[in-house]
Amino acid sequence: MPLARLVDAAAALAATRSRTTKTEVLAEILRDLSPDEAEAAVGLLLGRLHQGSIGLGYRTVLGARDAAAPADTPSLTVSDVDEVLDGISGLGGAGSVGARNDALVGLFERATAPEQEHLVRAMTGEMRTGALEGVLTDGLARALDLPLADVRRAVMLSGSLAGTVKLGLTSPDALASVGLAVLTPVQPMLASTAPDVAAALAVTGEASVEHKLDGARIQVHRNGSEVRVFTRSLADITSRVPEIVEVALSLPVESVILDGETLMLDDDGSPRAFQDTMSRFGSTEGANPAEAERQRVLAPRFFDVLHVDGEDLIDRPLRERLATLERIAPAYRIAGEVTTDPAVAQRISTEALAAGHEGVMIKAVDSTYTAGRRGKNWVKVKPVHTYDLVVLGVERGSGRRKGWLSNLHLGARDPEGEFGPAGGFVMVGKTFKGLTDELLKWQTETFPDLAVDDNGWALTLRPEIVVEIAIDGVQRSSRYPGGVALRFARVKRYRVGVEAKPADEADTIQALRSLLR
Ligand SMILES: Nc1ncnc2c1ncn2[C@@H]1O[C@H](COP(=O)(O)OP(=O)(O)OP(=O)(O)O)[C@@H](O)[C@H]1O
Repeated sequence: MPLARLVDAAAALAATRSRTTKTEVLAEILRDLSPDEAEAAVGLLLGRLHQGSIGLGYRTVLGARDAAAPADTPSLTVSDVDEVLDGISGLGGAGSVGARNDALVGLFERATAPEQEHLVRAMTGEMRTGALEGVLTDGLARALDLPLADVRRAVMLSGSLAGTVKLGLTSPDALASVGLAVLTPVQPMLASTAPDVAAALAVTGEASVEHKLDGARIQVHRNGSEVRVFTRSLADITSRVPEIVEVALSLPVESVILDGETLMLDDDGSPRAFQDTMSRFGSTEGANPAEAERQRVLAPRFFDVLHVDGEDLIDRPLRERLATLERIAPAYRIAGEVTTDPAVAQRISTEALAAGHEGVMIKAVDSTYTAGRRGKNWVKVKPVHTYDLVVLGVERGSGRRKGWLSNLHLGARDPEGEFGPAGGFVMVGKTFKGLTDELLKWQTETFPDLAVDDNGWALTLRPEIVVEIAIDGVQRSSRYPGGVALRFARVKRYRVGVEAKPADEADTIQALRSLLR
């Protein structure tokens, strides 16, 4: 497929807000796509190259673009681009910087001006097309004339949109029958939020009220003697967590997929600070942890089971899945009770907080496991308001923080473009509270690579890094464009590494504004 086709489609997508029109634009593209080009084309459309991160900084890409005169007429195909990107991602070692640059300049010289622009945005991850994934799923269903539910399910169960497009274009029948595959991760089911347990129960009806542990999400797969452990973003961390592998192997099953949380426990069984879990969980592969580190054991705790001994359970009600969990892993279950009574739920919440947990999860007992969806069947209730916001900029510190990048400019997502461009971010406040020396150091090392502007006092950053912020509330503001400002914002943790969250899943300006009421 000509690259120009894709670039035109991207322009058509940007020019409309109508979901129906977007779906049709994408369906048309997909109808003409060959399976071989599917993964590359989806990567270029979504701005998420299928080669993964190929180590191209913003400056390198812009520099190469500026060194290349644009072509007058389009000639590049999607496969041409893919080949060059494959080549670049394969480069390493001495001299690779020059070779990489030459390859980039060569590519840009073959591209027209609009194509260059598109490539820059795709390579630097500057395309804010999170919302596009859903539309692309719709478009695929339209192109293949399959029920949308089948396509959605295939995406969730295979954990890959690009892979699903390829499979669908190769064989629509195969797509319709995608099931769970043990050892292949599925997108995790997600929760919505309620202000208190009564409001949550009003949404779910009879519910399993469970402690919400503040660790890291894990998905554990076992097939016979083979075990794999995945993070929330489906990264494979098996080699770093031998104690979780051991637990999986000890269960009385042949094959299983478990969903849960891992945290580090103190000797008395109480959970340690989240930062501790992360430092152990996130330690680099192959590194030899210090003696003290090694003694801290990661404790897996499970709240769901998706498959056991050849049988998929995701379409069974939670009630049944919990019974299965109780049968196969009673010692590793997260505490909870089934109830309709807000008083009971409140008691469990109080117990959870007393035990050092974050709050409760309230889950409809009759619900199925809807992979990848943030729905009403799982509702979280946390007494401390935390929001996942995007770092839009950072100020140079002064006084004690001189030399560090310190005060953060925080933005909420504006999916519909109520206060600016659709899919953009609206600034809602600043904070340097909660930043440890370690985090200041990390910010100072990391942020310059994301900078798109620097006025000497503050850097403007590409809106990519998500940070979890605790607040006491919000107030009306005439200073910030969304009309709302955070009160007493402090940093809780960065959503990077194993707990990574993409910017297009950050909390919205609408969610913050709803707190004004
Ligand atoms: N009993 C439990 N059931 C489900 N999830 C739990 C439970 N205990 C802890 N969790 C964690 O809570 C998360 C559910 O909240 P949500 O789906 O909103 O994820 P999130 O966006 O990562 O939110 P958060 O930052 O609040 O954990 C899960 O991803 C999981 O890591």
